[in-house]
Amino acid sequence: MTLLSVNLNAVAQLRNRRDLPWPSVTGLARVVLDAGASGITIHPRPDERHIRRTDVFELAALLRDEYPKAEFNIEGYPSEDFFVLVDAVNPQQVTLVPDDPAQATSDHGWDFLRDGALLTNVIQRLKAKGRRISLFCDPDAGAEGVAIAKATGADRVELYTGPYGGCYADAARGERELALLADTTAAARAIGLGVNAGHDLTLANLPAFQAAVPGVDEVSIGHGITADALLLGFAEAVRRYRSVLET
Ligand SMILES: CC(=O)[C@@H](O)[C@H](O)COP(=O)(O)O
Ligand SMILES: NCC(=O)COP(=O)(O)O
Repeated sequence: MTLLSVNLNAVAQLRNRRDLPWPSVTGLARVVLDAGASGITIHPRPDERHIRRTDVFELAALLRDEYPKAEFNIEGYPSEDFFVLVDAVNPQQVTLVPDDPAQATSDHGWDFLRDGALLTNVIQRLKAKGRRISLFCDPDAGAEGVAIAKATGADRVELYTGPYGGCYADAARGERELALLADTTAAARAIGLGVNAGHDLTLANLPAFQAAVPGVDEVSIGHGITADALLLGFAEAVRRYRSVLET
């Protein structure tokens, strides 16, 4: 079964339109966890355009005190500020993403050949407290890419599904993206790496992904599920995503 971690960046971005505390990031974390999500993902960015430092601490306290079985997944570039934040709240999973601070959203995985040594150092430091480390990974990383990812000490890769998500109007290209994702997943699993996936997954494209890419441990979904929640409410949206992931 593939677990669902709900990314709350979009909720925080909506809240930040005003200097007011709603929609509440922790309030909606409760709603999605009560509806069966297995965890919460955030990707705090240095400009705090959505998730703020204060959100990170409030979510950490909520999960620790009220949902001790839920997974807290923090994504980001391994800067000194990121290390300090991660050390302060100690999430169960850290997903390292090669974004520069000005980037609008994540749009590529790590260049494992170039960044292997950097990642090895960073992962040694981050794993000290027993956290799971996942590395954002291009869909075409293949056996060569995931072998380097494994050698860095990472526990999992997170497949970047943005190119697949962008194929909503081009079924043939979507099939090609799914084949790449399936090959890289199989290569990762063959060497004992876990596999997560995320970016631009939606209720519409998740069933084909789930059918074509077996062996994914967890998906993190934010933008699409928030869009669906505007129509359905977050609890119903979580239930519908979960029912796809449980097939
Ligand atoms: C790594 C990944 O794919 C997501 O975390 C994505 O980066 C979300 O970030 P934004 O919400 O800032 O677009
Ligand atoms: N890691 C991907 C993620 O957390 C959510 O990405 P998106 O669904 O907001 O594109």
